[in-house]
Amino acid sequence: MSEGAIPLLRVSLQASYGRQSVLRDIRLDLEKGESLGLVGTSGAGKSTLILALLGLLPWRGGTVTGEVLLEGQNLLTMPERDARRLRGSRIALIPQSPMNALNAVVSLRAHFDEAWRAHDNRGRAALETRLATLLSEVQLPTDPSFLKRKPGEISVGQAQRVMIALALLHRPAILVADEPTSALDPVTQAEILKLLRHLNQTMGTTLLYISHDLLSVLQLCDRIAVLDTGTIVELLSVDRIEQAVHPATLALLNALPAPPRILLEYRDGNAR
Ligand SMILES: Nc1ncnc2c1ncn2[C@@H]1O[C@H](COP(=O)(O)OP(=O)(O)OP(=O)(O)O)[C@@H](O)[C@H]1O
Repeated sequence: MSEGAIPLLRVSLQASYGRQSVLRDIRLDLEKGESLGLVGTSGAGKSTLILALLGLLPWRGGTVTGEVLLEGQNLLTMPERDARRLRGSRIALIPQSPMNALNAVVSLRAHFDEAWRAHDNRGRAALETRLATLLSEVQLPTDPSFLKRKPGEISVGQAQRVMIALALLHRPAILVADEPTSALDPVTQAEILKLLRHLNQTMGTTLLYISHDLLSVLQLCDRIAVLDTGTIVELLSVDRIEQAVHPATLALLNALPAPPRILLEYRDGNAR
């Protein structure tokens, strides 16, 4: 990035619930095309941070101060109507549990119709054009009968691909993925991680990936931020993970099934 240029996302915030301070001096920059993994154990403040940076923390009873500059605009101080316009179109969330996020009584097509109308008034034909490429991008069936199904008629892995497609629908600048594989079996988890890596590496999608699982962060991300009791205690590139010094990072490293350099060799099927 050239000196003085504003990154795609610049976060500088603190957050609390009542008098309980939960996030302190959180500072993050995210460049276009990058994938940043935010990793932390349970209770570290990951969900609070996601809600804070989407401008949604007040809905959970929290307060946030500081800045979330998305393409130079502060999500925390703009009118809620404007923030709502950016959420879903410029910054989009892939949630943890796809089956909870989808509405069981309506078709998949109805989900896409509603998400389309929320940010684009060009109507059905434009949506059809977008879906024609989008469904294959996320490796979902492209025949029209698929979208007639309801969430209960597809697998959980397909449901997570639907959530990813919904998040990508308006070509957002940033995808925020909140533990997107935690509800999935190991094989489907690996497939979804591979898809996210493909979207980042091949399609240039900027990714903020939040997880308690360092292994998945190593498989997916370029940089890692370690969150521990509400503070980012270490921020380093994946290639330098073995130089980590903070006890919270070392504890995560010790829980890995193999040394990181071995795991990184297998990333993208590049094992020699
Ligand atoms: N609505 C709330 N009111 C008060 N305290 C809360 C609220 N939500 C979360 N907390 C507290 O804030 C801290 C951070 O919680 P948060 O849910 O952000 O952690 P997390 O890293 O996402 O954990 P997990 O991985 O278990 O979901 C915890 O101590 C939690 O008890």
